[in-house]
Amino acid sequence: MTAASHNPLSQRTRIKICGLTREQDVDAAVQAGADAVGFVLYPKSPRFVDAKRAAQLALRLPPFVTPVLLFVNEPTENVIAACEQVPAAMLQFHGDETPEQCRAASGNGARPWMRAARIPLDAAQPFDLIKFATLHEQARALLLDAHVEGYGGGGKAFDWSRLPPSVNAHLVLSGGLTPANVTDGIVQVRPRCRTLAVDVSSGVEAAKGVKDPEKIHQFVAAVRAADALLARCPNALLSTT
Ligand SMILES: O=C(O)c1ccccc1NCC(=O)[C@H](O)[C@H](O)COP(=O)(O)O
Repeated sequence: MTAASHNPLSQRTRIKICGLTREQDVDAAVQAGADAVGFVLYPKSPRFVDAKRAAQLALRLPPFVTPVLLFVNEPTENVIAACEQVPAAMLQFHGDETPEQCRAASGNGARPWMRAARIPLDAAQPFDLIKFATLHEQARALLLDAHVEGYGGGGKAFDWSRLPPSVNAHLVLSGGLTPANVTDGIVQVRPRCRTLAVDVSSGVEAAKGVKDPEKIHQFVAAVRAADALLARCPNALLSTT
């Protein structure tokens, strides 16, 4: 399927809530309607959980809510060992991993994985998303995040208008999303890709690693409002592209 053949209006935007460390936050994300929850297995992150803790938290997920294990430059053997503890997980590689390293760590495709593309906040810095997508063509999805210190979870948004008019990939828009800006992000980015999901961490937190259930519900409501807007007003797609 090419990017031109899909109908962006008919989609439901999927939602990933990332950086969960507590049972009550997993429950709040599920109750709000999240499609996926992310566990950060990067020890330098303030949202770090180890594989055993991620497995405990993932047990609270109902069917059809996907656990995502997030790594930054983690040795392949550690990724494989973590996957044994969370068998249903999707993988997210958020460091400087090469496509070959991602493929090996995913068990040569035995497990779905997505690749984070960290896009410079400085518009003067070139970033070729099409080239990046081609390099990582075996990724299930590309997660577009702002290039921040510490690799991710920075609460900063990149300039969405910098994205190419069409990317033949499943995209996950991330980086600085909040209940206040996610509608605009969906309207701007959805026409440019095959399918779109949104991913949020800081924007639904009371503190790093501590989610605010009210902000989670507000975020999900804003995504649903964007979906309803695009279903009613196709021109909303045209006015920003
Ligand atoms: O969340 C972290 O602490 C983190 C640390 C290192 C690498 C990636 C990390 N998070 C990855 C995510 O998928 C976040 O949801 C994404 O960066 C967006 O975060 P935010 O801008 O805080 O919403």
